[in-house]
Amino acid sequence: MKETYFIEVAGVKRELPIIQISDNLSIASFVILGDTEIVCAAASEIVKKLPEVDILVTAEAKGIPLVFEISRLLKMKRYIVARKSIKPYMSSPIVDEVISITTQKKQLLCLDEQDAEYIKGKRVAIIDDVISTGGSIQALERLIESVGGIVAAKAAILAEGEAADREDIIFLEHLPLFEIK
Ligand SMILES: Nc1ncnc2[nH]cnc12
Repeated sequence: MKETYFIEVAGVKRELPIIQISDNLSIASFVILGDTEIVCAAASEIVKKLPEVDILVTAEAKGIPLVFEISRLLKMKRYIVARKSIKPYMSSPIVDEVISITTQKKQLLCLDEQDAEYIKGKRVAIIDDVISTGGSIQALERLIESVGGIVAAKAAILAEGEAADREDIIFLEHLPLFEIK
């Protein structure tokens, strides 16, 4: 039988499949894409915890519905998505790199020049679905600071593994990692 992990976030219960991602590690897979109920419930809880910021930034793809809903609740007219590849529409993209825990591969994080210009001098909240190793948040932070943004908050629905001990992030619930011995 497939192993699962039960979680309750902002009053919404989900049964997550436990997926092996390497020889010695499994994760409880938390996918908010398509899950309007959990995105909306979590976004309104995160909004209560956020300091005042001028713009929200996420990395594609799983954080996008969350950042949309948070920006809507905060009556912000836009948010910024760092893309995972350089797109043809991007002029002078600003690029950083990250190793993803789920894919175990090197990924790019790219900001369009116009988005970079918008971020300059602004207070930024980095938003993601899950903060795990922190690699992707760290790369986003570098990217934002390299274009003159001030990272005022880092927020996610879940903090996975040791991320739950961090005091510099805002999150709603803890998700364990499952070591395979
Ligand atoms: N447990 C998890 N589920 C989905 N995406 C993740 N990214 C990092 N940890 C994850």
